[in-house]
Amino acid sequence: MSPGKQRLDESDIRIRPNRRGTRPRTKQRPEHADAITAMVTGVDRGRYTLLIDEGGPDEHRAIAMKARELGRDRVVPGDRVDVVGDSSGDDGSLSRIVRIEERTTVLRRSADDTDAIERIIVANADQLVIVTALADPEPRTRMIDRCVVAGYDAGMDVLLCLTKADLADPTELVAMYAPIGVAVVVTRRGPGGELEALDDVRRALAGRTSVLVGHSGVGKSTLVNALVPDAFRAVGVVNDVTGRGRHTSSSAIALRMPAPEGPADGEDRADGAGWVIDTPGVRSFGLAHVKLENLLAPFGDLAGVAQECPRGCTHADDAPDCLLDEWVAASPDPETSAARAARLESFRRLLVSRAGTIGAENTPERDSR
Ligand SMILES: Nc1nc2c(ncn2[C@@H]2O[C@H](COP(=O)(O)OP(=O)(O)OP(=O)(O)O)[C@@H](O)[C@H]2O)c(=O)[nH]1
Ligand SMILES: [Zn+2]
Repeated sequence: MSPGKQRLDESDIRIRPNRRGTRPRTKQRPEHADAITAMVTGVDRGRYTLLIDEGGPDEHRAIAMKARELGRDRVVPGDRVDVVGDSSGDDGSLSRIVRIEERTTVLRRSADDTDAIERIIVANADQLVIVTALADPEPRTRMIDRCVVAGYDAGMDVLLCLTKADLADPTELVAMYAPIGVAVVVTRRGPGGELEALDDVRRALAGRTSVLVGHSGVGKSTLVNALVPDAFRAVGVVNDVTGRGRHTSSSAIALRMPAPEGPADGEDRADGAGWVIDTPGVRSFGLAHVKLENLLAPFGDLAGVAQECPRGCTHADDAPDCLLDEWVAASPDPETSAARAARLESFRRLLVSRAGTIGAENTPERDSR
């Protein structure tokens, strides 16, 4: 488990079990012994949409409210929760969320004008998908970098999804992110108007819970609609006139993507279906507390070297005696030297993007590309 997954958050305080023993909490709360587990797929004005018995014979949706005992703890899409009460999903039924299960990951958005603290917006996602158009709107690499940092800090894999390759060549951006270990998929609109290379995206999402982020206009809705047919209809956010789905709610929403045909990418994925969590209007992520080691972790080669750095080394460009510079200088041949320099430069770019730029996305930015 990466350090990012262990970080406490506002609700950990309540769900930390075993204060009074080693038995699971359910047993200590007989009044909730009948609680059932559900996944939170959406949140709207204090009402939570749940999926109960996912993949089972009794799978259905239900609506819930938060039990008072949870206080101000936030419940977000992706959360696994225990519910009591009427979870039949019948018209007018309402159940109560009484517990939030421990989260494997959390994604936060940064503090902003309306809110002084970093809020959790999605729980339990294992992959962050940064949707970026290659043109119209122009890619903003600083925003991409910040998203990469947020994903790595949260202990997620990062996938860069470059859209609109019919409008601009992806080569440069692909080359820019390859040294960082970010997987890249590229989509485009074909002559017939339909999206191409969707299977690559499906394979990259299969069997995982992926949270999609991206600026307005990059083609995120187009992508989600193509990946998850009828998805927005299932959660009731379809434009009555066009019949086309689009994200209107102010919070994230979890959509289930059908399993792609053919084998899934990577290792053991028993179930090729995936969860796609769409986030609306997330402008920046909470990067205020990103730990250096979380950022280093995905850079295995650098992390090994940096361990030997002087105590308190920031590993930044201007850090005195940072061994990462020596590591590049000590390359056995020019090819290795170029590769190491690219890695180090990329890592330092992320370091910089982490620092002191909260809310920077709200103002026009100068691109570092
Ligand atoms: N040329 C081209 N246009 C695309 C592609 N994908 C989406 N678009 C167009 O880009 C525009 C924006 O797409 P949306 O899917 O609405 O973008 P979005 O990211 O969801 O934007 P918001 O809904 O504002 O958050 C639409 O006019 C799409 O038709 C693509 O691959 N190529
Ligand atoms: Zn160093």
